[in-house]
Amino acid sequence: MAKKKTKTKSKAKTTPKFKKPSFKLSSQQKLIFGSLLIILGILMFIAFLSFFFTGKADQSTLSEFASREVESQNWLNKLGAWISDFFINKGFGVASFIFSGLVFLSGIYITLDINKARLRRHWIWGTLIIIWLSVFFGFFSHKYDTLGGTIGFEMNTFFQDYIGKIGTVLLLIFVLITYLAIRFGVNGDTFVKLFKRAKTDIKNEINTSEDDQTFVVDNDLTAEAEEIKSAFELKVDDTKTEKEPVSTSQPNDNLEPELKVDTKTEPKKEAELDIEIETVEEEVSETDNLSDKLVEDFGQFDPTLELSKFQFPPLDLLKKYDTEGITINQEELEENKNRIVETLNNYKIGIASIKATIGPTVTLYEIVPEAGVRISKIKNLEDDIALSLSALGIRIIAPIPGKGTIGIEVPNKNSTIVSMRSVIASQKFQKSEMELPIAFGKTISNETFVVDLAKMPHMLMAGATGQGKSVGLNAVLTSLLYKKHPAEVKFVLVDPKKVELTLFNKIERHYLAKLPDSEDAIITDNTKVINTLNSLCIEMDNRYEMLKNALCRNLKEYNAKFKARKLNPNDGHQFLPYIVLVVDEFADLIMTAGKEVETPIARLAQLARAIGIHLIIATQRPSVNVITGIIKANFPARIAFRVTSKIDSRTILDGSGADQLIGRGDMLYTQGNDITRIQCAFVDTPEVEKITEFIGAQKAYPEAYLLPEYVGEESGTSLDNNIADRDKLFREAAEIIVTAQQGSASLLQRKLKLGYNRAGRLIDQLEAAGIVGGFEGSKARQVLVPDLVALDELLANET
Ligand SMILES: Nc1ncnc2c1ncn2[C@@H]1O[C@H](COP(=O)(O)OP(=O)(O)OP(=O)(O)O)[C@@H](O)[C@H]1O
Repeated sequence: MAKKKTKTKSKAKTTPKFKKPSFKLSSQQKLIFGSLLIILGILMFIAFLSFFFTGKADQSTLSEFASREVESQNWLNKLGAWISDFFINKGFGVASFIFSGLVFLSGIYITLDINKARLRRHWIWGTLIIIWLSVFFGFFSHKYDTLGGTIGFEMNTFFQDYIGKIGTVLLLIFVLITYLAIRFGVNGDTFVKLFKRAKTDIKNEINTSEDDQTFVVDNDLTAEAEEIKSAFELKVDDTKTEKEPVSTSQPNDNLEPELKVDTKTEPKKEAELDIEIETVEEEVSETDNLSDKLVEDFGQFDPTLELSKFQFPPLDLLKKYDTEGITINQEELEENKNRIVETLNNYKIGIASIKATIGPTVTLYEIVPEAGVRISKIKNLEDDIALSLSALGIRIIAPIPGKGTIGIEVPNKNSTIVSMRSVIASQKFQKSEMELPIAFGKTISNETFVVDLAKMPHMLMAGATGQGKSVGLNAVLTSLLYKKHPAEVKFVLVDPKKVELTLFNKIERHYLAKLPDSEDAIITDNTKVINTLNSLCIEMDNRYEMLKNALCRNLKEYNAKFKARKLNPNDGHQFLPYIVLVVDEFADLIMTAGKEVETPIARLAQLARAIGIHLIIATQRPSVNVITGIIKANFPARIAFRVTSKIDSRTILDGSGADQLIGRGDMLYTQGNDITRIQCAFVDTPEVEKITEFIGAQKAYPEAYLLPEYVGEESGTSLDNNIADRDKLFREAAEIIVTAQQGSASLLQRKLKLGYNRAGRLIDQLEAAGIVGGFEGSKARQVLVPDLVALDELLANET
């Protein structure tokens, strides 16, 4: 118990020392501060090194630090002499070199902005090693010696006064064991094994060799632990050779500390029982241990590392608009209020109170009717109220959900533009922790409206021509470009109109995904759309397979596991970016390709949410033959810009309202029950151009993100062994199958990122070539070629 208490106390003492300062440094400040530390580390090292040559001569000059006449021999003159005297003589002796290393390392970490947690660990362990080494060396020094420094010497005399020399040695050994146990996971067993083996090795060596030989000890420790261990052994050897020549009695001397360590295992066991942490560790699986070690050594996997210098576009690329910001026109408000009250009074509807909320394009008048007034009566008067207010786009919400009031939305005479800049700059967007945050615009109460595409999980967008669909799509893409690194999200863009999304060509190698053999990443040809959609289905199946193997339920969990290095890339695991499929002009696609497009879209919409594929589909014509029941059922998030008829509004929103919008980005958003009126943020083509240019000018991946290959069903091949007709991946496939000794199409699908059809054809061709056996039902086919050499021979003989 007492032990525990002291332990917790010492922890409490150490933690505040290494607490991070709360202020944040800018990248320039990091560079300046980091390089200062690097230089300081180097200077300390030079001064310390010089101390061993010039330290004695400089002793006399130390007291005259301020005098300019007195010169020091130290390579860094007086400052060097003073620092090295302070650290080595008065401080920790030779162990002070570690200080210079730690300062240097801190500089590197700060300059390159690397994981600070590791740096903290280096400092904690480094300081402990320094103290241990100074006490260790202090043990051998008889005066204030440079080996252990004053601190090392004083601590030694302190210990020796109370527990004697033997006690001090045992204490040092105990601290060393504790260090090895905590830092490298060494346990009692390892020590017993280690010394037993060492013992037998020594015995063997004594028997076989006549000469002095240092003993080599095998063990299961990690390389780092081995280094430390061997350093320890060398010291034992050094002392041994100093004292007397090696004889048969020598190893026996060495065995003494071993025996001491053996007996020491008893108190150690007690400690284990006290804490019981060891038992918990044993329950953790091997991969967890390995991944923890990997994370400790290398930090979490960072998907952004390949483009670590990537810079997000600055806000300045987006334009400020003059007509931004709401101006309240008191007269207009009064006028509208009076008219509403008057009109309703004409129909004998009394009003208890009225309140106005001013938005960027519309003002919401919230009315509390007098008791006994039926809501349907007000709703029926919609057109009459609109007429008397002589304004377009009046929408009556009766009642406003959750409020018990009736809302009348009246367009402002002077609508204001909601700039993309203002929504991107908003705290709500900047601080959002969403997976795929989209800043759509501002609500009627002038709040920035941010939603998570990953939660939607798919979105349908409709609106008559010229009402703001393309601007809406650009707003979605811009939001993601401002928030997501190229490693985290990829776009598949389908643009039958050929002009709307072409600007995004510039970021092909950063953000776009495409089919392996296609030239352009942006798909404008309807037949290619079918291939791409099917390819996305294959990607979806592959991802599900990977998630299944990793025992994860969704992409977020999978990626978190991968980042924690719990999934082995050699097993086909990789960091999976989100994929956002954007289809502009869906009606056109459905008209030309019909079922061929509808089926994969419906499949993706039904299943792709968990594996991070999200669809955004926009259409001018929201008629029922375009937005079919099956598609509608799987697109819970809908956006309606102004449409021309109530029927269209019903198709998209399952209710009227979209026909009463005023256009120019005025839109309704629903993700289930509630409908929210939003003024879509405006982002103009030149702004998008600037953003894509900014990103496009930066270092990119070698090519766009490749989707799995899809070959249409109809292009099947015969089973004959015609070499000329073979798939171009035939050889690669053969090598994979022979190396894995497993004749399965799904293996090829995974390794070569192929569709099922092509993988199946490859298997057929491999069968025809005699590389795999015949079809065996659910079992994988037999592989008839034992190794790659035999495969080379077989293929060479064919030609
Ligand atoms: N959020 C907005 N704020 C202000 N004006 C807008 C907004 N959205 C669109 N507009 C105006 O409406 C015009 C047409 O918008 P957009 O090109 O997005 O329409 P569209 O629905 O895509 O048309 P089409 O289907 O013919 O391509 C824009 O040029 C712009 O002037």
